[in-house]
Amino acid sequence: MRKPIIAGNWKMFKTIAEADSFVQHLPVVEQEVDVVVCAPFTALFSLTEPLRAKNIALGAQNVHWESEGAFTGEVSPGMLAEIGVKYVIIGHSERRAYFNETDETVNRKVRSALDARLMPIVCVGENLSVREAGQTSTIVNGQITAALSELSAEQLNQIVIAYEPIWAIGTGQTATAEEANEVIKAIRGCIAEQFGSQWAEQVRIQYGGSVNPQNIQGFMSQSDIDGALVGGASLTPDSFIALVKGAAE
Ligand SMILES: O=C(CO)COP(=O)(O)O
Repeated sequence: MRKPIIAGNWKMFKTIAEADSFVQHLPVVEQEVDVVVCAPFTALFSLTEPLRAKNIALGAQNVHWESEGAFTGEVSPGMLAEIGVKYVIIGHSERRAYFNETDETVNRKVRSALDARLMPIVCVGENLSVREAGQTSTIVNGQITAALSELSAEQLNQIVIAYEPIWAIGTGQTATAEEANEVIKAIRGCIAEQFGSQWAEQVRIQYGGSVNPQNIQGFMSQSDIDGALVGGASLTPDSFIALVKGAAE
């Protein structure tokens, strides 16, 4: 039985004051769902204690693969772990599109994050032309194989995967729950080929892309979807609380 996981990806939104106010409006989260807030770097430290009090895990949105060094502007896995970060988004399509993230850097980041005991939320997804060419699973499974390269099967327990079709992000256009489930099933099949089906069955895989309180239950009712990675609808407390409730039902 895989425990549902709802993660908010705030992207480049919220000052420290706005982040603190958001958390004050949240109730204590029940145990049956893992809830994560992935905040901008500047707000992380001040959120550690308030989120802990609400039973919500702290997440970052990026990390470097080296533990230290002359890498101006970067933050290491150990630096995140030190301030109480538990999860880190790696390979989001916005980073792949605008910041030169590649399958290779995703894999390096995943391995370093795991070494620092962070849990990577590894993002994969296809663009519209790939979808229209019927190549979705080929592309997505290629991203998965690269991201998980050189990992041990045991390390899969420390990883969350987020399937986010690029054309569904911030557009209000979602994959249907059935379409998303099909791609996620194929991802699980790909992991099974690499690591064995008993391990693949344990990996939690989220859907992301225009998830909101109205459509969350449709995704959660699918056989292989274990949660959601949510952008826009994670930015207000009411909507975020509704998403968590939707995932628990
Ligand atoms: O990119 C996303 C989460 O990482 C999805 O964003 P939206 O929920 O705003 O479509």
